[in-house]
Amino acid sequence: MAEIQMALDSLDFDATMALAEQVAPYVDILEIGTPCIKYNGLKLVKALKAAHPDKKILVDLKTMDAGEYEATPFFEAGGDITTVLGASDMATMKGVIKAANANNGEAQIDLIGVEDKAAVAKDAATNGAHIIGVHTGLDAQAAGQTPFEDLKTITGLGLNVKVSVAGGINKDTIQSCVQAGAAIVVVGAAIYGAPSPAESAKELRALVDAA
Ligand SMILES: O=C([C@H](O)CO)[C@H](O)[C@H](O)COP(=O)(O)O
Repeated sequence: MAEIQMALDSLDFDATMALAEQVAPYVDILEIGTPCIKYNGLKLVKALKAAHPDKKILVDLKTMDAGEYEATPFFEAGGDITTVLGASDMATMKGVIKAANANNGEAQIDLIGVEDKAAVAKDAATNGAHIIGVHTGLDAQAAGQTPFEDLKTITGLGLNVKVSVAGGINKDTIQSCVQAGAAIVVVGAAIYGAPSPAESAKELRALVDAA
């Protein structure tokens, strides 16, 4: 069964906690988005985990250097998954993988901006990555890009890792992502931009479970 990850991309601490409360019944992973974690820091990781001990917390650090050093406090604060850029040095990715393993967590390699995504995905999997993230970022989405072809390429490699997909996923595209082999589907704007985030999350849950 595929997991749903809700991307919390507000900067506001209280709004983030309130949105998490609304969508938690319908999602598996609460993601603290990159702008949000930079703005709010470890305090938000601790608060979110305390409020939702039954959910995985993904901290979208998008680490680029000093992998183990940067990721460790976020795992210790209650994060279950942190992200590291596939554009970083393999030593950086290995550092985050080491921090994850030391804390019973998972390291996600984010392929955002990577030219040869298949090569990085294979290398990262060989080095113990837990999740490969196919990701069309918000700025690339604004330029008309989508993650769907890249998702097929990465799941088609048959690597022994979970594949996550992010980038403008909504009710019209979520089932095809699951059918293409995504173990985790990430949704941000389609939930937090909906008139009722809870209703949107509930609808997406039903679609994923039926896919
Ligand atoms: O990871 C994200 C982005 O880089 C900002 O942190 C988003 O959370 C991710 O793209 C999911 O959001 P949507 O694309 O709005 O679904």
